[in-house]
Amino acid sequence: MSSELVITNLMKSYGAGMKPAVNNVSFTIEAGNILALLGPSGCGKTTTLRSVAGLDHPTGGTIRIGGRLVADPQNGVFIAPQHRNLGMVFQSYAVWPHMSVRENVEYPLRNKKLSRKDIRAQAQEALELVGLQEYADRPVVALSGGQMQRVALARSLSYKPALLLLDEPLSNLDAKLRIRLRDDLRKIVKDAGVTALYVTHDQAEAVVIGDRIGVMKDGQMLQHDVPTELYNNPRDLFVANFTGAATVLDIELRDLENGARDVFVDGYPERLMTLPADPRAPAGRAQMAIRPENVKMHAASSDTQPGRHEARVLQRQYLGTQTLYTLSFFGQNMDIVELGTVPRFTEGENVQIEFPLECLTVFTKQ
Ligand SMILES: Nc1ncnc2c1ncn2[C@@H]1O[C@H](COP(=O)(O)OP(=O)(O)OP(=O)(O)O)[C@@H](O)[C@H]1O
Repeated sequence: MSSELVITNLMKSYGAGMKPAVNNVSFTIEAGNILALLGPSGCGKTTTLRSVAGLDHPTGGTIRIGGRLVADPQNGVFIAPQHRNLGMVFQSYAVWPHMSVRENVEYPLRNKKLSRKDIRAQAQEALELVGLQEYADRPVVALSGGQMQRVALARSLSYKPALLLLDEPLSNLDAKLRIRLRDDLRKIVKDAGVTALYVTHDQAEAVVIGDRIGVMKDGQMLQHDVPTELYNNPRDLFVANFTGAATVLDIELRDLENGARDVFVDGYPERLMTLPADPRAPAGRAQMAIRPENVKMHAASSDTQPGRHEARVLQRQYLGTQTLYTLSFFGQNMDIVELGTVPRFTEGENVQIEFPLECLTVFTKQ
């Protein structure tokens, strides 16, 4: 039975005078959903996961799994990890090397009050879920790293936990396998219908695996949203940069009478565009984030159409199916990516660029 996870105002300090590793974090994972916790090293992802697991004692806030309070330090509540009904998969291949694949998966079931037949059946079901039924009787050490992680996953799912916790489970695998396994992993977790918390510092992994993504920095949750919202409407520059490539331009916003704002890019004499009113971006110094795929490039022309601006190609990187350009736009560098197998522009060439309004995100200067 999968369960909802509700975390409210979670705090974890490792000592007096130290910055809290987790600072007032709240989020909910609805039953059967996957939340990817994403952030750079040291931002508090693992501490959050370990607090849910019961491996760390939080110093404040509450954690509820399926409605049951498992941690509430203010009121002295702390349920031990083995009584939280959790599945866990970590970076290291936590398999027992002297056992077969099936024995590994059956192992946690032996502590439950189940008949031999039921243990077999539940282990078999978990092995089928991860696609390892044909490997059941092999020694686990004869498997590849990716297969071992499947065994670890099958073992965690075999007893149908309320919640599955995964801490960078793919990071010991080589890049190609990691990409293949992240799709499989999402499918397996969704097929199992289990609620999952997935910790990663890899943006692509978070997008592929998470129904929602929580971006953390310095112990805090900056934004918690579905992947498309995070990518298209990041709440601040850190989120914009961490969820994908972005060019950041320094700009000035000038008020117009109707509440709209004119945008001036530093070093560019003309008005770049007019933006509709947006309470997140008051007049004054600001920054604008632009995704590289959202800028349109056109050949240089003597008559500049409205909305097009002069720029120069500094660098071109041809990647087969797409080309990455770095442009100079009035002294500020800008990255643009164009799909297509034949690059349209060369280094040193003058071009015109166009910014679709709906693809811009503006932030007050930080
Ligand atoms: N046992 C500990 N004692 C003291 N400080 C700790 C301990 N564990 C973690 N920290 C600190 O807490 C902060 C958060 O660490 P945490 O491991 O949760 O980050 P993370 O985002 O998971 O990073 P990584 O991806 O590197 O594992 C860091 O500043 C870390 O140094």
